Amino acid sequence: MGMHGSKPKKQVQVLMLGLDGSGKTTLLYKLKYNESVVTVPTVGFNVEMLETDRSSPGLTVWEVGGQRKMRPHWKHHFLDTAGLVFVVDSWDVKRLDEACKVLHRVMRSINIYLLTLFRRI
Ligand SMILES: Nc1nc2c(ncn2[C@@H]2O[C@H](COP(=O)(O)OP(=O)(O)OP(=O)(O)O)[C@@H](O)[C@H]2O)c(=O)[nH]1
Ligand SMILES: [Mg+2]
Repeated sequence: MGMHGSKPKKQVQVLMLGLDGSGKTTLLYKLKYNESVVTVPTVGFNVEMLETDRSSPGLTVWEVGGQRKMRPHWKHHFLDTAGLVFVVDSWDVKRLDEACKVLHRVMRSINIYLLTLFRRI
């Protein structure tokens, strides 16, 4: 009776943050579809579930817009988050200082695993 092994997989929430234009949406859809997509600045958020192998929990990745007016919304995603990916455009040297300050502010508010990604090759 019932379907063995059909138990829903555990999902872990991952939050993807960074300055506007740092490359979050691009990375999210690259991870999801392995495709480079044309993006527009994210107003609100994008959320995608990523496939993982059977023994690992699934990853639900939330990308929240990075424009200044969007940043006050970031905190609404902190509670359920297991890990943070903070994306930095390493070519945008003029904004590295701003990225650093914004990351510090986030890390003062949450205590989670952090992965900082410097994008652009
Ligand atoms: N050369 C290069 N361009 C990139 C890369 N990642 C993103 N871009 C470009 O940078 C621009 C902004 O990318 P998005 O992914 O929309 O940035 P975002 O962080 O989601 O921005 P917000 O949603 O406003 O916070 C787009 O024109 C992308 O094509 C990269 O790795 N290399
Ligand atoms: Mg975006």
